[in-house]
Amino acid sequence: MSHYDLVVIGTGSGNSLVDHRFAGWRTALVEKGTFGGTCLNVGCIPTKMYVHTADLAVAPAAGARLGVDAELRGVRWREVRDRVFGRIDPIARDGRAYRLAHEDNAGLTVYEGQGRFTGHKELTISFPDAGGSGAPGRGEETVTADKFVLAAGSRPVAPDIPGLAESGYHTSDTVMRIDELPRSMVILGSGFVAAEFAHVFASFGVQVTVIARSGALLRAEDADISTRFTELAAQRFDVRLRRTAERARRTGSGIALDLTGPAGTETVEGELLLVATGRRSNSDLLDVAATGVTTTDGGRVSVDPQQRTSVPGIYALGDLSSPYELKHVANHEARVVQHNLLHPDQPVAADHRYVPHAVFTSPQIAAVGLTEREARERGVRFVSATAEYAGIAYGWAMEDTTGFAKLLADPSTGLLLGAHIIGPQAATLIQPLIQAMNFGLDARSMARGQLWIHPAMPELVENALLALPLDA
Ligand SMILES: Cc1cc2nc3c(=O)[nH]c(=O)nc-3n(C[C@H](O)[C@H](O)[C@H](O)COP(=O)(O)OP(=O)(O)OC[C@H]3O[C@@H](n4cnc5c(N)ncnc54)[C@H](O)[C@@H]3O)c2cc1C
Ligand SMILES: NC(=O)c1ccc[n+]([C@@H]2O[C@H](COP(=O)([O-])OP(=O)(O)OC[C@H]3O[C@@H](n4cnc5c(N)ncnc54)[C@H](O)[C@@H]3O)[C@@H](O)[C@H]2O)c1
Repeated sequence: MSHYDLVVIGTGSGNSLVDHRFAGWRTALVEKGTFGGTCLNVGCIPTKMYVHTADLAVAPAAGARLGVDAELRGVRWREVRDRVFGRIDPIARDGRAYRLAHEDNAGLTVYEGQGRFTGHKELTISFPDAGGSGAPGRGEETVTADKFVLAAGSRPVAPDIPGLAESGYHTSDTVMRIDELPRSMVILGSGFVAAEFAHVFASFGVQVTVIARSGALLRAEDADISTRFTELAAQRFDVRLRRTAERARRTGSGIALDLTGPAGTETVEGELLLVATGRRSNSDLLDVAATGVTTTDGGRVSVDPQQRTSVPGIYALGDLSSPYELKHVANHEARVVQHNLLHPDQPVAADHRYVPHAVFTSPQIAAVGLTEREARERGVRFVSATAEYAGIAYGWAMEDTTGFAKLLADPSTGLLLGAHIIGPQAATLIQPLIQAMNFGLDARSMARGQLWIHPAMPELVENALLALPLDA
């Protein structure tokens, strides 16, 4: 049985951990799937490559309002798909080759199999069969280590609906590699994945139906943002709110979902069904309990602020342990774990005070800090202000009539408590607000202490800051 100083499980955010500073350590990396993990292969990166393409596909229609008559003549889906993965797949391949063969990794052993804990700090790795060649597979191998980093991520989950498992539905793992665009698509769920893929596929000409359990799409956003997005989405997609999916079945041309809702029962049908109902931590498949690592009720590995699990020497990061399920959070936690492995006497804590996110749908949405509902629930004193894109010169140029920024601040200090933007380039516009929150810059100083380029889009942020009714 091989023994290591450090074993890292997962090559998503975990892949960056072992670098030249670990020279002299006996290290191993365990990966059951494609090198690079979710973000590179089936998450952030391919989705945003599709979103940018989708934005182009809808640009001609948007131009007509401004007096520019352009025409979308078609979307060459297979070319789009092959361009996206023609860029991404080699990165995954090169990442694997680097770890397997480059001299930088002389002290690192790569295990390409699925790990599961079988005892205290003991991991058994199952290797896949030898590809149907008739040759025996490598079977299993057990390793032990002084230190482990658990970076095994999460996976999409589907609700327990009769008939769903047999229906041939897609998830975000599979839908980006389909061969033909369907004529119609039903999306079950109304979170990040649903909002982004609804935009992508509708822009490419697919008739999209979105099924939400609650009364709004993206309901975790500030209520004003969620309400505005739901109104706009209903103009592009067939949006069914307050619906429960009771049964799924294959039909001659696709998949049907039987729903119950405020008006009784109904059936929606699409050539393709995309299930976008969230993800769960892979802690169960990794059987972290077998090494004594504890989990939360939702199955996430429990960690302290220094990313340490309940077992000394075992750290966890990213989707396996994080409620945020965001790549920038996983990357930050990976840097914290790396530091704490290298400097156990001067450990640092992860900073989760102001975790921002963006939904790359149309219009874009970005947020950081408290929603108005959260501020009320916490009983904090706050004031809020809203500024519209329609109130800035660049907004006039774009003829934007629906976008806005909403800020929440402490009226006595002027410190920002939350920022929410829906509209063009929201993910970019929010960054100075994230900066202000992290560095303790108050709204008045931020608005008045610098010049804002005129007539650029950040004037939206300037206007929202100036509109905050702060104490004198
Ligand atoms: C469609 C989609 C779009 C997204 N878009 C964004 C975005 O725009 N911005 C953003 O911030 N976030 C986005 N995310 C979320 C982001 O992708 C994840 O938060 C991030 O990739 C998590 O990284 P991780 O390292 O924790 O896990 P992963 O990247 O999933 O890495 C885990 C790795 O561990 C391997 N593994 C799992 N179990 C085992 C085992 N037992 N043995 C061996 N190996 C194992 C897996 O194969 C995988 O390679 C998106 C997610 C999805 C699904
Ligand atoms: N731009 C980004 O940063 C980005 C993009 C995509 C995904 N992600 C990450 O990936 C994670 C997964 O995304 P997601 O959209 O699958 O999850 P989500 O948690 O954002 O949304 C899940 C949706 O499914 C619904 N749902 C859950 N169970 C259901 C059921 N039984 N029937 C009907 N609806 C049900 C929920 O109400 C919710 O609307 C997110 O947490 C997010 O952090 C991030």
